[in-house]
Amino acid sequence: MLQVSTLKRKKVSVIGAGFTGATTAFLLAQKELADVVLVDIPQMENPTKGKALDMLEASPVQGFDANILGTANYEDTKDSDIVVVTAGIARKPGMSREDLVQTNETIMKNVAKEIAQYSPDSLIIVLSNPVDAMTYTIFKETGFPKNRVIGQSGVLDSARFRTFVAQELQISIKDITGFVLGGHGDDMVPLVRYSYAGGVPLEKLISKDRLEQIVDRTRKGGGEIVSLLGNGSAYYAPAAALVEMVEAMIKDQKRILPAIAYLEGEFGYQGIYLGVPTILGANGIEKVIELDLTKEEKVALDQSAESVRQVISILSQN
Ligand SMILES: NC(=O)C1=CN([C@@H]2O[C@H](COP(=O)(O)OP(=O)(O)OC[C@H]3O[C@@H](n4cnc5c(N)ncnc54)[C@H](O)[C@@H]3O)[C@@H](O)[C@H]2O)C=CC1
Ligand SMILES: O=C([O-])CC(=O)C(=O)O
Repeated sequence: MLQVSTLKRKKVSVIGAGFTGATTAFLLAQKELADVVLVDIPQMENPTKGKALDMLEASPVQGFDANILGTANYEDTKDSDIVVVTAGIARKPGMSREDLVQTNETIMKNVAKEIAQYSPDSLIIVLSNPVDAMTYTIFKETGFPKNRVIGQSGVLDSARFRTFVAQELQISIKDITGFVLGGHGDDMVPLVRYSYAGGVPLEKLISKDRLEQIVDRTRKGGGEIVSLLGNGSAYYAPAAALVEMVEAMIKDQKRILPAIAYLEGEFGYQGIYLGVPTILGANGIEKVIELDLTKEEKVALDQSAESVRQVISILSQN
Protein backbone atom coordinates (compact mmCIF):
# COMPACT_ATOMS: atom_id res chain seq x y z
CA MET A 1 0.00 0.00 0.00
CA LEU A 2 1.13 3.51 -0.77
CA GLN A 3 1.91 5.45 2.41
CA VAL A 4 0.77 9.06 2.21
CA SER A 5 2.02 11.74 4.59
CA THR A 6 -0.57 13.23 6.90
CA LEU A 7 1.18 16.60 6.89
CA LYS A 8 -1.54 19.11 6.07
CA ARG A 9 -1.13 21.87 3.53
CA LYS A 10 -2.25 25.37 4.47
CA LYS A 11 -5.73 26.42 3.41
CA VAL A 12 -6.53 29.81 1.91
CA SER A 13 -10.09 30.80 1.04
CA VAL A 14 -10.67 33.53 -1.51
CA ILE A 15 -14.09 35.14 -1.20
CA GLY A 16 -15.32 36.52 -4.52
CA ALA A 17 -14.46 34.59 -7.67
CA GLY A 18 -14.41 37.56 -10.02
CA PHE A 19 -11.39 39.07 -11.71
CA THR A 20 -9.24 39.67 -8.63
CA GLY A 21 -10.40 36.59 -6.72
CA ALA A 22 -9.88 34.11 -9.55
CA THR A 23 -6.49 35.58 -10.46
CA THR A 24 -5.40 35.41 -6.82
CA ALA A 25 -6.54 31.80 -6.50
CA PHE A 26 -4.56 30.78 -9.57
CA LEU A 27 -1.38 32.56 -8.44
CA LEU A 28 -1.62 31.05 -4.94
CA ALA A 29 -1.96 27.56 -6.37
CA GLN A 30 0.80 28.07 -8.93
CA LYS A 31 3.14 29.07 -6.12
CA GLU A 32 2.00 26.03 -4.08
CA LEU A 33 1.35 28.27 -1.11
CA ALA A 34 -1.83 26.49 -0.04
CA ASP A 35 -4.90 24.59 -1.08
CA VAL A 36 -7.38 27.18 -2.28
CA VAL A 37 -11.15 27.46 -1.82
CA LEU A 38 -12.76 29.94 -4.19
CA VAL A 39 -16.17 31.15 -3.01
CA ASP A 40 -18.89 33.17 -4.69
CA ILE A 41 -22.66 33.66 -4.30
CA PRO A 42 -25.11 30.82 -5.09
CA GLN A 43 -26.10 32.42 -8.43
CA MET A 44 -22.43 32.11 -9.47
CA GLU A 45 -21.90 28.57 -8.20
CA ASN A 46 -21.38 26.87 -11.56
CA PRO A 47 -19.05 29.50 -13.05
CA THR A 48 -17.06 29.40 -9.80
CA LYS A 49 -16.79 25.62 -9.94
CA GLY A 50 -15.85 25.90 -13.61
CA LYS A 51 -13.07 28.41 -12.95
CA ALA A 52 -11.62 26.29 -10.14
CA LEU A 53 -11.71 23.10 -12.21
CA ASP A 54 -10.14 24.86 -15.17
CA MET A 55 -7.29 26.08 -12.94
CA LEU A 56 -6.83 22.63 -11.45
CA GLU A 57 -6.55 21.16 -14.93
CA ALA A 58 -3.56 23.45 -15.52
CA SER A 59 -1.72 21.82 -12.60
CA PRO A 60 -0.37 18.79 -14.49
CA VAL A 61 1.02 21.07 -17.19
CA GLN A 62 2.50 23.58 -14.80
CA GLY A 63 3.44 20.97 -12.23
CA PHE A 64 1.92 22.47 -9.11
CA ASP A 65 0.53 20.46 -6.22
CA ALA A 66 -2.37 22.41 -4.79
CA ASN A 67 -6.06 21.75 -4.76
CA ILE A 68 -8.48 24.44 -5.95
CA LEU A 69 -12.13 24.08 -5.05
CA GLY A 70 -14.92 26.28 -6.41
CA THR A 71 -18.02 26.61 -4.25
CA ALA A 72 -20.93 28.70 -3.08
CA ASN A 73 -20.98 26.96 0.28
CA TYR A 74 -19.06 28.61 3.11
CA GLU A 75 -18.81 25.28 4.93
CA ASP A 76 -16.06 24.45 2.44
CA THR A 77 -13.98 27.31 3.88
CA LYS A 78 -13.98 25.73 7.35
CA ASP A 79 -10.70 26.19 9.28
CA SER A 80 -8.99 28.33 6.67
CA ASP A 81 -5.61 29.67 7.76
CA ILE A 82 -6.08 32.81 5.70
CA VAL A 83 -9.19 34.33 4.11
CA VAL A 84 -8.81 36.84 1.28
CA VAL A 85 -11.87 39.04 0.71
CA THR A 86 -12.39 40.24 -2.86
CA ALA A 87 -16.21 40.07 -2.86
CA GLY A 88 -18.22 43.04 -4.03
CA ILE A 89 -18.66 45.41 -6.91
CA ALA A 90 -15.81 47.14 -8.73
CA ARG A 91 -15.93 50.64 -10.16
CA LYS A 92 -16.45 51.56 -13.78
CA PRO A 93 -15.19 54.68 -15.59
CA GLY A 94 -16.57 57.85 -13.99
CA MET A 95 -16.97 56.26 -10.55
CA SER A 96 -14.87 56.76 -7.43
CA ARG A 97 -14.01 53.96 -5.02
CA GLU A 98 -16.29 55.66 -2.47
CA ASP A 99 -19.27 55.12 -4.81
CA LEU A 100 -19.00 51.42 -3.91
CA VAL A 101 -19.32 51.90 -0.18
CA GLN A 102 -22.99 51.10 0.47
CA THR A 103 -23.18 47.97 -1.67
CA ASN A 104 -19.87 46.61 -0.50
CA GLU A 105 -20.50 47.35 3.17
CA THR A 106 -23.58 45.11 3.04
CA ILE A 107 -21.54 42.38 1.33
CA MET A 108 -18.72 42.74 3.90
CA LYS A 109 -21.18 42.20 6.74
CA ASN A 110 -22.36 38.92 5.23
CA VAL A 111 -18.85 37.77 4.48
CA ALA A 112 -17.62 38.69 7.99
CA LYS A 113 -20.35 36.56 9.56
CA GLU A 114 -19.33 33.53 7.49
CA ILE A 115 -15.62 33.97 8.24
CA ALA A 116 -16.24 34.33 11.98
CA GLN A 117 -18.39 31.20 11.96
CA TYR A 118 -16.21 28.91 9.88
CA SER A 119 -12.66 30.20 10.36
CA PRO A 120 -12.57 31.95 13.74
CA ASP A 121 -8.77 31.68 13.99
CA SER A 122 -7.97 32.90 10.49
CA LEU A 123 -6.00 35.88 9.27
CA ILE A 124 -8.05 38.08 6.92
CA ILE A 125 -6.78 40.22 4.07
CA VAL A 126 -9.36 42.59 2.57
CA LEU A 127 -9.18 43.90 -1.01
CA SER A 128 -12.76 45.08 -1.61
CA ASN A 129 -13.14 48.84 -2.05
CA PRO A 130 -13.17 51.39 -0.60
CA VAL A 131 -10.61 49.17 1.05
CA ASP A 132 -9.66 51.16 4.15
CA ALA A 133 -13.31 51.39 5.19
CA MET A 134 -14.14 47.82 4.15
CA THR A 135 -11.23 46.52 6.26
CA TYR A 136 -12.67 48.51 9.17
CA THR A 137 -16.08 46.90 8.55
CA ILE A 138 -14.64 43.39 8.57
CA PHE A 139 -12.70 44.22 11.76
CA LYS A 140 -15.82 45.46 13.54
CA GLU A 141 -18.11 42.71 12.26
CA THR A 142 -15.81 39.76 12.98
CA GLY A 143 -14.56 41.09 16.30
CA PHE A 144 -11.15 39.60 15.43
CA PRO A 145 -8.05 41.20 16.98
CA LYS A 146 -6.52 43.97 14.89
CA ASN A 147 -3.39 42.02 13.93
CA ARG A 148 -5.60 39.47 12.12
CA VAL A 149 -7.59 41.91 9.95
CA ILE A 150 -5.45 43.56 7.31
CA GLY A 151 -6.15 45.52 4.15
CA GLN A 152 -4.27 45.52 0.87
CA SER A 153 -3.32 48.79 -0.80
CA GLY A 154 0.32 49.71 -0.26
CA VAL A 155 1.91 46.70 -1.93
CA LEU A 156 -0.07 47.48 -5.09
CA ASP A 157 0.42 51.24 -4.93
CA SER A 158 4.17 50.80 -4.32
CA ALA A 159 4.35 48.30 -7.18
CA ARG A 160 2.83 50.89 -9.50
CA PHE A 161 5.28 53.51 -8.28
CA ARG A 162 8.21 51.12 -8.78
CA THR A 163 7.00 50.21 -12.27
CA PHE A 164 6.94 53.86 -13.33
CA VAL A 165 10.38 54.48 -11.79
CA ALA A 166 11.85 51.46 -13.63
CA GLN A 167 10.38 52.76 -16.88
CA GLU A 168 11.82 56.21 -16.22
CA LEU A 169 15.32 55.00 -15.37
CA GLN A 170 15.33 52.08 -17.81
CA ILE A 171 16.69 49.79 -15.10
CA SER A 172 15.61 46.51 -13.53
CA ILE A 173 12.49 46.56 -11.38
CA LYS A 174 14.39 44.34 -8.95
CA ASP A 175 16.56 47.19 -7.69
CA ILE A 176 13.78 49.65 -6.97
CA THR A 177 12.11 50.04 -3.61
CA GLY A 178 9.25 52.36 -2.80
CA PHE A 179 6.80 53.11 -0.02
CA VAL A 180 3.28 54.41 -0.36
CA LEU A 181 1.42 55.38 2.81
CA GLY A 182 -2.10 56.55 3.60
CA GLY A 183 -5.54 55.65 2.31
CA HIS A 184 -6.07 53.87 -1.01
CA GLY A 185 -7.36 56.96 -2.76
CA ASP A 186 -6.04 59.72 -4.99
CA ASP A 187 -4.52 61.46 -1.95
CA MET A 188 -2.33 58.48 -0.96
CA VAL A 189 1.23 59.47 -0.03
CA PRO A 190 4.08 57.98 -2.08
CA LEU A 191 7.14 58.55 0.13
CA VAL A 192 9.81 59.52 -2.37
CA ARG A 193 12.31 60.21 0.42
CA TYR A 194 12.20 56.54 1.45
CA SER A 195 12.44 55.19 -2.13
CA TYR A 196 15.64 53.92 -3.70
CA ALA A 197 17.15 52.44 -6.86
CA GLY A 198 19.96 50.06 -5.94
CA GLY A 199 20.35 51.86 -2.62
CA VAL A 200 20.63 55.31 -4.25
CA PRO A 201 17.87 57.75 -3.21
CA LEU A 202 15.54 58.41 -6.14
CA GLU A 203 15.88 62.15 -5.61
CA LYS A 204 19.50 61.84 -6.80
CA LEU A 205 18.51 60.07 -10.01
CA ILE A 206 15.27 61.66 -11.21
CA SER A 207 14.43 65.36 -11.50
CA LYS A 208 11.92 66.86 -9.07
CA ASP A 209 9.43 67.52 -11.90
CA ARG A 210 9.55 63.98 -13.24
CA LEU A 211 9.25 62.54 -9.73
CA GLU A 212 6.16 64.67 -9.15
CA GLN A 213 4.66 63.29 -12.35
CA ILE A 214 5.42 59.72 -11.24
CA VAL A 215 3.85 60.39 -7.85
CA ASP A 216 0.75 61.81 -9.51
CA ARG A 217 0.44 58.84 -11.89
CA THR A 218 0.81 56.46 -8.92
CA ARG A 219 -1.98 58.21 -7.02
CA LYS A 220 -4.28 57.84 -10.02
CA GLY A 221 -2.97 54.39 -10.98
CA GLY A 222 -6.22 52.56 -10.25
CA GLY A 223 -8.22 55.06 -12.29
CA GLU A 224 -5.81 54.75 -15.23
CA ILE A 225 -6.55 51.01 -15.46
CA VAL A 226 -10.31 51.56 -14.95
CA SER A 227 -10.35 53.97 -17.93
CA LEU A 228 -8.41 51.54 -20.13
CA LEU A 229 -10.43 48.44 -19.23
CA GLY A 230 -13.76 50.21 -19.56
CA ASN A 231 -15.71 47.58 -17.65
CA GLY A 232 -14.03 46.95 -14.30
CA SER A 233 -10.79 47.56 -12.46
CA ALA A 234 -7.28 46.16 -12.21
CA TYR A 235 -6.73 42.55 -11.23
CA TYR A 236 -3.32 41.17 -12.21
CA ALA A 237 -1.26 43.52 -10.06
CA PRO A 238 -3.81 43.51 -7.19
CA ALA A 239 -3.74 39.71 -7.15
CA ALA A 240 0.07 39.69 -7.17
CA ALA A 241 0.02 42.09 -4.20
CA LEU A 242 -2.36 39.84 -2.26
CA VAL A 243 -0.21 36.80 -2.94
CA GLU A 244 2.92 38.58 -1.66
CA MET A 245 1.09 39.32 1.60
CA VAL A 246 -0.27 35.77 1.91
CA GLU A 247 3.20 34.35 1.31
CA ALA A 248 4.72 36.58 3.99
CA MET A 249 2.21 35.23 6.50
CA ILE A 250 2.19 31.57 5.46
CA LYS A 251 5.99 31.40 5.51
CA ASP A 252 6.29 33.68 8.56
CA GLN A 253 8.71 35.80 6.57
CA LYS A 254 8.51 38.93 8.76
CA ARG A 255 8.49 41.04 5.58
CA ILE A 256 8.38 44.80 5.86
CA LEU A 257 5.45 45.61 3.61
CA PRO A 258 2.94 48.42 3.56
CA ALA A 259 -0.48 47.24 4.71
CA ILE A 260 -3.74 48.73 5.95
CA ALA A 261 -3.55 48.46 9.72
CA TYR A 262 -5.77 49.51 12.60
CA LEU A 263 -4.04 52.41 14.31
CA GLU A 264 -4.25 53.18 17.99
CA GLY A 265 -1.93 56.14 18.30
CA GLU A 266 0.67 55.19 15.67
CA PHE A 267 1.52 58.15 13.42
CA GLY A 268 -0.82 60.17 15.67
CA TYR A 269 -4.06 58.48 14.47
CA GLN A 270 -6.64 56.79 16.62
CA GLY A 271 -9.28 54.23 15.68
CA ILE A 272 -8.91 54.14 11.90
CA TYR A 273 -7.52 51.75 9.33
CA LEU A 274 -4.76 53.32 7.21
CA GLY A 275 -1.89 52.19 5.00
CA VAL A 276 1.38 52.14 6.96
CA PRO A 277 4.65 50.16 6.94
CA THR A 278 4.23 46.89 8.81
CA ILE A 279 5.98 43.64 9.61
CA LEU A 280 3.92 40.77 8.19
CA GLY A 281 4.38 37.27 9.56
CA ALA A 282 2.50 34.26 10.89
CA ASN A 283 0.53 36.47 13.28
CA GLY A 284 -0.57 38.89 10.58
CA ILE A 285 0.49 42.45 11.32
CA GLU A 286 3.18 41.87 13.92
CA LYS A 287 4.27 45.49 14.13
CA VAL A 288 3.50 48.90 12.68
CA ILE A 289 6.73 50.68 11.85
CA GLU A 290 6.61 54.38 12.60
CA LEU A 291 8.71 56.57 10.31
CA ASP A 292 9.89 60.11 10.84
CA LEU A 293 7.92 62.29 8.47
CA THR A 294 8.70 65.82 7.31
CA LYS A 295 6.08 68.48 7.96
CA GLU A 296 4.99 68.27 4.32
CA GLU A 297 4.67 64.48 4.39
CA LYS A 298 2.68 64.60 7.65
CA VAL A 299 0.27 67.18 6.20
CA ALA A 300 -0.27 64.93 3.17
CA LEU A 301 -0.81 61.87 5.40
CA ASP A 302 -3.23 63.86 7.61
CA GLN A 303 -5.25 64.75 4.52
CA SER A 304 -5.34 61.14 3.36
CA ALA A 305 -6.34 59.95 6.86
CA GLU A 306 -9.11 62.54 6.92
CA SER A 307 -10.50 61.19 3.62
CA VAL A 308 -10.56 57.69 5.09
CA ARG A 309 -12.21 58.96 8.27
CA GLN A 310 -14.94 60.56 6.19
CA VAL A 311 -15.73 57.29 4.41
CA ILE A 312 -15.70 55.41 7.72
CA SER A 313 -18.10 58.00 9.17
CA ILE A 314 -20.77 57.16 6.56
CA LEU A 315 -20.69 53.44 7.32
CA SER A 316 -23.97 52.24 8.78
CA GLN A 317 -22.38 51.03 12.02
CA ASN A 318 -21.28 54.58 12.94
N1 LIG B 1 -7.66 47.33 -2.63
C1 LIG B 1 -7.21 47.27 -3.87
O1 LIG B 1 -6.06 47.58 -4.12
C2 LIG B 1 -8.10 46.81 -4.97
C3 LIG B 1 -9.42 46.60 -4.72
N2 LIG B 1 -10.25 46.10 -5.70
C4 LIG B 1 -11.64 45.87 -5.33
O2 LIG B 1 -11.84 44.46 -5.23
C5 LIG B 1 -13.24 44.17 -5.43
C6 LIG B 1 -13.38 43.04 -6.42
O3 LIG B 1 -12.93 43.43 -7.70
P1 LIG B 1 -13.10 42.44 -8.96
O4 LIG B 1 -12.66 41.09 -8.57
O5 LIG B 1 -12.51 43.10 -10.12
O6 LIG B 1 -14.69 42.44 -9.10
P2 LIG B 1 -15.61 41.33 -9.84
O7 LIG B 1 -16.92 41.96 -10.07
O8 LIG B 1 -14.87 40.75 -10.98
O9 LIG B 1 -15.75 40.18 -8.72
C7 LIG B 1 -16.40 40.35 -7.51
C8 LIG B 1 -17.09 39.04 -7.19
O10 LIG B 1 -17.63 39.12 -5.86
C9 LIG B 1 -18.78 38.30 -5.87
N3 LIG B 1 -19.60 38.51 -4.67
C10 LIG B 1 -20.51 39.48 -4.41
N4 LIG B 1 -21.07 39.30 -3.20
C11 LIG B 1 -20.50 38.19 -2.67
C12 LIG B 1 -20.64 37.49 -1.44
N5 LIG B 1 -21.51 37.88 -0.50
N6 LIG B 1 -19.90 36.39 -1.24
C13 LIG B 1 -19.02 35.95 -2.16
N7 LIG B 1 -18.84 36.59 -3.34
C14 LIG B 1 -19.57 37.69 -3.59
C15 LIG B 1 -19.46 38.66 -7.17
O11 LIG B 1 -20.45 37.71 -7.55
C16 LIG B 1 -18.26 38.71 -8.11
O12 LIG B 1 -18.03 37.46 -8.74
C17 LIG B 1 -13.87 45.50 -5.88
O13 LIG B 1 -14.51 46.12 -4.80
C18 LIG B 1 -12.67 46.32 -6.32
O14 LIG B 1 -12.91 47.71 -6.25
C19 LIG B 1 -9.78 45.78 -6.94
C20 LIG B 1 -8.46 45.99 -7.23
C21 LIG B 1 -7.51 46.54 -6.30
O1 LIG C 1 -9.13 51.55 -8.94
C1 LIG C 1 -9.94 50.69 -8.52
O2 LIG C 1 -11.16 50.87 -8.43
C2 LIG C 1 -9.38 49.36 -8.11
C3 LIG C 1 -8.23 49.63 -7.23
O3 LIG C 1 -8.40 49.92 -6.07
C4 LIG C 1 -6.91 49.76 -7.87
O4 LIG C 1 -6.67 49.23 -8.95
O5 LIG C 1 -6.07 50.42 -7.25
